Amino acid sequence: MAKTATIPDRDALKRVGAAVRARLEDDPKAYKIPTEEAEIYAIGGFLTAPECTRLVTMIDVVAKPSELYDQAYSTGFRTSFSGNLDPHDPFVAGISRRIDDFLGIKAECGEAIQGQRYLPGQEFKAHNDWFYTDQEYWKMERKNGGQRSWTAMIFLNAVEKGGSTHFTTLQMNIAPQPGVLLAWNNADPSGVPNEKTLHAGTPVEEGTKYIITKWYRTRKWG
Ligand SMILES: O=C(O)CCC(=O)C(=O)O
Ligand SMILES: [Fe+2]
Repeated sequence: MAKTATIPDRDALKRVGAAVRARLEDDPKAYKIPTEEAEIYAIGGFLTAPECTRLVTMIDVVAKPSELYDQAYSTGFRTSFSGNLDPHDPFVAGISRRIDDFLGIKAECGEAIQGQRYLPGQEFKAHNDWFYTDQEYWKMERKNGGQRSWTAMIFLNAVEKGGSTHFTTLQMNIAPQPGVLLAWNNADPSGVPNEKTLHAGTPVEEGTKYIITKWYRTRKWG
């Protein structure tokens, strides 16, 4: 894309980036992963052990082969099982609100929480969570709330071997630890989608990995 091309939702990405940054910098529990290339924060003990266990059970109920915007399950790019948790379930709604509150993003911008399960050999290859606005799917996503701003992801269990979240360009690996929330800005401070947020769910080697993810849009989702 030419440098002069308009970047969809850039002002909003810049604004929400700054607001969330200020909030997290002010939160003594939020730990900023040391890199200048992206804004990634971790917070331990975001969910309790019983909350994690309850979510794991819920994921087992909804999990189906994961879908992607532009690739079928059969391509092997994302081989986990996943499904959206019922936003009307009071327990799920409570967790969702806590994530909104932690980031300080309007609830209406948040997508439904997605649960994901990876068995041995399953993975989510390196990708960006932000949308490629030159792709066909963008026509729909543009009206569905627009570009993704922040991602919040929570590990629900420890994995015997493998299954870390790997920021491939930044060469940072985060091993699953139950209750730990990871949040990152998918854009840079100027509001441009950040290529350096490229990340993968590396293959689980032993055990099962469960996570929940909540992606935020710049505008009202849906
Ligand atoms: O499984 C992981 O560690 C990464 C998941 C992920 O990239 C996502 O949910 O967008
Ligand atoms: Fe992702």
